[in-house]
Amino acid sequence: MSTAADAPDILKRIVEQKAQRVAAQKQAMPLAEVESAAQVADPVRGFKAALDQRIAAGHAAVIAEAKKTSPSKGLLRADYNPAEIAQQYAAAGAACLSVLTEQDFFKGSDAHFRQARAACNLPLIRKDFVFDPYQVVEARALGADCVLLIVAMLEQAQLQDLHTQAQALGMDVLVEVHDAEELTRALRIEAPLIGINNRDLRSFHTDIDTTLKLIDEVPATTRLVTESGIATVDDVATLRAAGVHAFLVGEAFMRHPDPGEKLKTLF
Ligand SMILES: O=C(O)c1ccccc1NCC(=O)[C@H](O)[C@H](O)COP(=O)(O)O
Repeated sequence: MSTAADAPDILKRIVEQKAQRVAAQKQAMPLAEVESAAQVADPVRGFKAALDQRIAAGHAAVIAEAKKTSPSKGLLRADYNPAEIAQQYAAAGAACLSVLTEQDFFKGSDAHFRQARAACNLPLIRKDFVFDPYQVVEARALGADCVLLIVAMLEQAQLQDLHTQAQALGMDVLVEVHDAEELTRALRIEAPLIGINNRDLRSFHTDIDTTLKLIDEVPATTRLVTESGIATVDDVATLRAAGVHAFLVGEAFMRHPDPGEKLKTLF
């Protein structure tokens, strides 16, 4: 598997490692077996519906992320306990959770995802790097309610096909973009849920202006999520004033002794 030629290096490196893991996983558990597991998986919890509901009630909708480590920041949380974190997020009023499962760069695992989902009733996105239809079925078999598709690492036909496949399995899809060109590609597949990632994956610099600059290009019927680098009450106020009401936050919560308490102070 190779990523789009102009994808940032970090995505190329992650996908290279991931491709080896997916190949091994296919040997260990052939597609037919994963499909059977997906058929008897826990029913889908509506991810986008949970965001929409929270926003319709006049609140910000928070996708609270659990991640132990990130490529840009290294170790974020030594005492990483996904079940405990999920309970804290749920009690603090998160709309949905995001749990990293990527092993090599984020030190995530499928076990983390299972533990978090079993510990609360919220919908969860399986945060991983998806390029193979096998991974979409695998995500549903694991109990995922939503999967992430990163436009920067996918060809257009691949993006379209994976999106259609995930929706056919009943999951929502967060289609992630970083700039106007990627946003155009996300809109071309009529993605109902689009995340604008404020992290430049070449410099790792985050800037909420990335969202502010693109917001006018997003149709009102699309649910827009702003992702990354949201750290202060001012960030939240600025984005809400501009019409953004769904937020994906990881680091600011992970660095706090009680991630739920941090959520309550930010939102
Ligand atoms: O976070 C990174 O270093 C990173 C590097 C390469 C690809 C993706 C990366 N992050 C994934 C995310 O999108 C964030 O975990 C998510 O948006 C939350 O961001 P933050 O609140 O800044 O932790």
